[in-house]
Amino acid sequence: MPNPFVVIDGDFNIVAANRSYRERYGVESDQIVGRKCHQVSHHSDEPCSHHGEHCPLEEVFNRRQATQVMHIHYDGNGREEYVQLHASPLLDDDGRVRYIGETIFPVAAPDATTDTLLVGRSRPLLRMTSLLQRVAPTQTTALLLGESGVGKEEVAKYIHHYSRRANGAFIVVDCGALGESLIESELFGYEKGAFTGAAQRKKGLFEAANGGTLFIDEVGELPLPLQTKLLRVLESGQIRRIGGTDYIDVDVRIITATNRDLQRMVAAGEFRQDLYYRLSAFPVYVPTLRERKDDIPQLAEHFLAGMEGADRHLPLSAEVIEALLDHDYPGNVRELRNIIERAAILAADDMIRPEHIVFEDTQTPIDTQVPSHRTDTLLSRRSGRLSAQDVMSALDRANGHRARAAGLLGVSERTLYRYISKLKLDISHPAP
Ligand SMILES: Nc1ncnc2c1ncn2[C@@H]1O[C@H](COP(=O)(O)OP(=O)(O)OP(=O)(O)O)[C@@H](O)[C@H]1O
Repeated sequence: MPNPFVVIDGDFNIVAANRSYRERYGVESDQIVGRKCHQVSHHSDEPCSHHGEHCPLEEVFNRRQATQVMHIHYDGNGREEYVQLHASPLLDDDGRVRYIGETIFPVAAPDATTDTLLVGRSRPLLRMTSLLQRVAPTQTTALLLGESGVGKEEVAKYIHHYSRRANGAFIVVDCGALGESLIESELFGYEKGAFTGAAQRKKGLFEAANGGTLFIDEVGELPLPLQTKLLRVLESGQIRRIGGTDYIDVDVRIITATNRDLQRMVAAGEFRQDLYYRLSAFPVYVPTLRERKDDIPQLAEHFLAGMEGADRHLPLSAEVIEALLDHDYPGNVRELRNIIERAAILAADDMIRPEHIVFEDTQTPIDTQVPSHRTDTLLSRRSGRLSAQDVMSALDRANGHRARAAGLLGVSERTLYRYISKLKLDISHPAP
């Protein structure tokens, strides 16, 4: 059975639809022919572009070129579905665009997991999702570019989820959080006795990710000798454990991410050019939250929904949403999540009001009615950026237990490691 296909004229009128379309959407031709595509698919009286969406019809008519875009349509039962649209020009005898032909590829409905991976439906987010849908089923190495906190790891998980490796492992390694020797032993593993302290043979993350995906975050921090080793793995599909002699086959898809300008690093001799070309086969720019402010309400409610007392806080009032929209979020989605957590704590048993929305630049003094230790730390957290003092005092309170310290700071253990490394902290506490 072919994919659903519709023909649309330059005034958004549906001219024809194939049988697959009619069957899938449960309509007869006379119910849709002559109606506007935006009415049928979006239940809207205006073209999609009036709502900031990418309109394939306008693009094909203006540029005479085929295009692909991800949209959310209504299916025959009035339910929303994600579709990938391939639109191409249908020309008349004089070579002018007369109609567009639109093939519809329904994308597996985002289940609870994927839906929470990439919350939002702004135009920049849908444009990126459209790229992700194309790259996910391939073996291509994707390079995710974007500021800290935009959600690069979520994007990597999304690619994994929609790939043929979805049932395999998704493993993350953060080069920004580990020193050179640790990254090497983490990635490649080691044989017993390879170095002092290597009391047991240990498999590395390449082996752990066999059959799955390895997400290498902050790849720009990878030291040059390890860049060489990574390139070798990419070229040969084999690794060798530290201290080992045998080569081991690994079948791993690599996704990398960085918030640094790798091209500039290549020019400065800090990043291998050959590795750069290899990794950047499919670059994906992950938009900042400022570029997709339309997603703020949905994201805010998504974060609240996962918290205790969600019923009390949802839905957010218009005033709170307005307050949230009135900020630029240099720390991106991570910062928004922190602000929401903080607001929920400040609101305590009440509903969230605008005064509970506290941004970095307008930090109000800590409300003394909120005695929790955790609140205290959350309030001192600067929109996702912790000071050396914050980290040290949390470690101190947690008696050096890093997972517990991370909990006190409201960050993941991995993020805590990143801070320890970035702030060059001397942690003399014994590791638990
Ligand atoms: N579209 C999204 N939907 C839901 N949650 C998101 C989305 N984008 C980001 N987040 C959340 O924001 C936080 C930061 O995301 P993530 O760690 O993926 O960012 P990052 O770009 O990898 O940051 P860094 O470069 O600092 O590693 C996480 O809690 C993540 O779950």
